[in-house]
Amino acid sequence: MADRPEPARAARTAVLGPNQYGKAETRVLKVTRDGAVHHVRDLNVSVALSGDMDEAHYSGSNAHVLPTDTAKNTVYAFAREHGIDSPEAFAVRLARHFTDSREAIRRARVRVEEYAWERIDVSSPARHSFARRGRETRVAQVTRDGEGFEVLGGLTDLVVMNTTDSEFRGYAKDAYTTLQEDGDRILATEVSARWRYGWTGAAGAEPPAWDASYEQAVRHLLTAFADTYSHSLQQTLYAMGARVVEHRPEIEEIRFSLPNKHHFRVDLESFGLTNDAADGAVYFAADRPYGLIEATVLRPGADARIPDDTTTR
Ligand SMILES: O=c1[nH]c(=O)c2[nH]c(=O)[nH]c2[nH]1
Repeated sequence: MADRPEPARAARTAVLGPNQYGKAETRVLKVTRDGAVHHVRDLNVSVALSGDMDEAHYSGSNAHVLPTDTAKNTVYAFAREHGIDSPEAFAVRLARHFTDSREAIRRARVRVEEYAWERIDVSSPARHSFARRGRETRVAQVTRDGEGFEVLGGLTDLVVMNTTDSEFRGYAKDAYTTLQEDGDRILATEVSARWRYGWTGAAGAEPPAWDASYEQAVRHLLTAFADTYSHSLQQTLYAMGARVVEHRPEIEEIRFSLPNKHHFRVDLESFGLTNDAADGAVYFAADRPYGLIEATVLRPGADARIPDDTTTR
């Protein structure tokens, strides 16, 4: 092997900044058999490690570099050895393993997407046949560093619509404003949300029941979307977040990124047709551009820690 030159630190003209590495998008399907009845969990797992990796970049020393291939293998081995109880529990287990197993790894971030399958219950008996449930993708992100765990739950791609009880009026206007006030419009969005759990892995603190917490958080944000008479998507966003924080004590903050999927009433006057919301209108579903409404809703006293770009499109 050729000698590698060791650049002297003082002579460096460029300095390494923040860095991380790992294996992205390891797809793992775990089947659990309960007699003839099967259960599945289908995940996409991305691991990012950081710590004492300066020499890997400066001199090419791989002494501290646990291969990304090993990260992938660990995902598969852990799924087999420990099963997958929930995306959050699986990510906590992996993050703990990477940071505990090697001193050079000081921080591990594990991101998980879960694709949901539901039983095909027309088959009889419904034991091992599943159809992919298309509604939303569940996401989890666990970061472990010297201070403990940070667990984010959430979802993407949850498309929802209210066909009335939504208006947008009384907004600021200037020389460029052409938008007409609308007292009965469609409100549609594709919810992307991340929520942060209060649990940090402190000794003696029981982790939340992750699956139940996820289901209830989704139920609350959907209930608020459906039940809120909307003056704007901003107000609806707050109502959704407030309902989650009020009903789920294990959740400290929730951040939303909500594209306003505009639906405009088509002008049918030239054809002698009216097109009023009140008697069932026809809308043009616009693709781009879209309004993008983003905000965090917090439990009073909580810190806003979910980064801006976690949910941003
Ligand atoms: O709910 C809305 N919020 C806005 O800020 C906005 N702006 C706009 O043009 N339409 C809407 N709708």
